[in-house]
Amino acid sequence: MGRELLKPLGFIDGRWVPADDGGTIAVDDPATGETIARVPWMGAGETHRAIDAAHRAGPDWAARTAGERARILRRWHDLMLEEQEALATLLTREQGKPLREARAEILHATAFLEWFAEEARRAHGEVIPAHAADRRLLVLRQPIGVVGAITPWNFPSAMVTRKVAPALAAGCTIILKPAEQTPLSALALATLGEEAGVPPGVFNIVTGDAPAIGSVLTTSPVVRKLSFTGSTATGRLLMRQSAETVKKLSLELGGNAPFLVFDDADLDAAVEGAMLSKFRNAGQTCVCTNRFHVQSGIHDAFVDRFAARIRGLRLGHGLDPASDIGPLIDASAVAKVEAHVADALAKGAELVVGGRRGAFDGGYEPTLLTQVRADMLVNHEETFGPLAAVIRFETEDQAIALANDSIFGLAGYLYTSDLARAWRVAEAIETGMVGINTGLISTEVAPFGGIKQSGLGREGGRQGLEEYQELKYLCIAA
Ligand SMILES: NC(=O)c1ccc[n+]([C@@H]2O[C@H](COP(=O)([O-])OP(=O)(O)OC[C@H]3O[C@@H](n4cnc5c(N)ncnc54)[C@H](O)[C@@H]3O)[C@@H](O)[C@H]2O)c1
Ligand SMILES: O=C[C@H](O)CS(=O)(=O)O
Repeated sequence: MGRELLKPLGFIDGRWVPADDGGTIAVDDPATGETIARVPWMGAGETHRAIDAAHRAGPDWAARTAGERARILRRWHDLMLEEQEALATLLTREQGKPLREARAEILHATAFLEWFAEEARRAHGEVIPAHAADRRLLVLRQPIGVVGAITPWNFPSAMVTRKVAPALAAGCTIILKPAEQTPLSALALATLGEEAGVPPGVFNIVTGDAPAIGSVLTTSPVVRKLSFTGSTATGRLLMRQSAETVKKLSLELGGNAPFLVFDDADLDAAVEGAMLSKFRNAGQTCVCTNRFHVQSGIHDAFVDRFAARIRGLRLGHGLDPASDIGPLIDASAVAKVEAHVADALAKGAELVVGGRRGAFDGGYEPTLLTQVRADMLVNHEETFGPLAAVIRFETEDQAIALANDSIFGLAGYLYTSDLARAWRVAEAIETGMVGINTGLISTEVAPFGGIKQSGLGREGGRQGLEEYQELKYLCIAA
């Protein structure tokens, strides 16, 4: 059945609606600048109505059995699989990533629906051995209630289901504000969720004025939880705005991943891992390596192999099957990569590959710098682009110190054939996640998240459901 998945409207209380004042904002293809659609420019009024709808829908949704909620999530998963090619194409058009990466993201997004449909039915509480013979102690796990969610543009489908699936599985209702650059994937998900049986008011989408919408979501006492994925700067702001109503927070924020290659590493595996962890989504993922720390003995061989692989990458439109690297999301993203390259070269780095804009708007060639030093911007700021910066090190202790010299702590990677070293370094790195001899770590079955200024809480895994639950302790006089 040819479903219409391109829905240029907000979704509030089960109805597809325009902005109150009819205002709209363009959604553009980042590779061509062509406008794909216009979505509502909504603000405070629409957000209050969405919160009210979620609040009204909450009790009935929470009262459903976990099995009933699971079956709807499972149906939603199946509908996404039916439409995976259309969803992937829409995602590439609005976000720019190569179609094969968009297909992978759609599968990753459906996996969260399947995983939390399963987890919903295992949200067990506890019976505690009592402190007195005439007492019986229980711990219940109950849904938090109304959730506000705000998601980024780099994974416009998976970042949505990574929040919506556990929230609904737990019995919560949710108001989502997707990134203004990439709202269409979220709206398409809502279309399929509606068909899957998600009741009106359980899942709402408000598009448009981020500060206005965010201000209502963070200050409304009805919203008991805020789940945010995006930059650390925005995360700090939302955290401050949420303080007055003491909201439970999930914050998936910025990263600055170190990638350590020791002399005893498998060179081919390290280069493969480096390609995966650096150039996925043109380097626009929070877990992308931001700085490569390579031990002296393997440094030159690693750089030569890495450079050869990077030179083989094709830059182009995401819908072109020959493209390995798509455009960056906008001009400011390109400017940031350029600033990091210029700063590094001015401070003595060496350009090995790339170093210039691509042949089309929004493109930046995959780039490799060596002789990078700790005082360069690329070492302590998140580049969020296809720039690989290599820093040489001598000793294991030096590598750990370099890796931990950051306010961020999301992901880190290390390559070694020494198991004892793998344990030592993995335990010493200050990140929430570590890839050991692999450059690809994201999965729905494990807790994803960071420490330090990379965030609070975890998404995915068993822990991902607990982020949407409150514990209630019952003390019963027996
Ligand atoms: N840790 C993770 O899982 C993860 C995943 C993806 C992206 N990120 C991070 O996100 C950043 C890139 O995404 P981005 O550029 O969209 O981040 P961003 O913070 O600019 O925007 C993220 C979301 O926040 C909204 N937003 C921005 N200002 C707001 C405000 N004042 N009030 C309410 N909402 C507001 C945006 O509209 C968007 O929906 C990078 O730092 C990346 O590391 C982290
Ligand atoms: O940007 C980071 C997201 O979490 C995407 S993924 O989980 O690494 O695919």
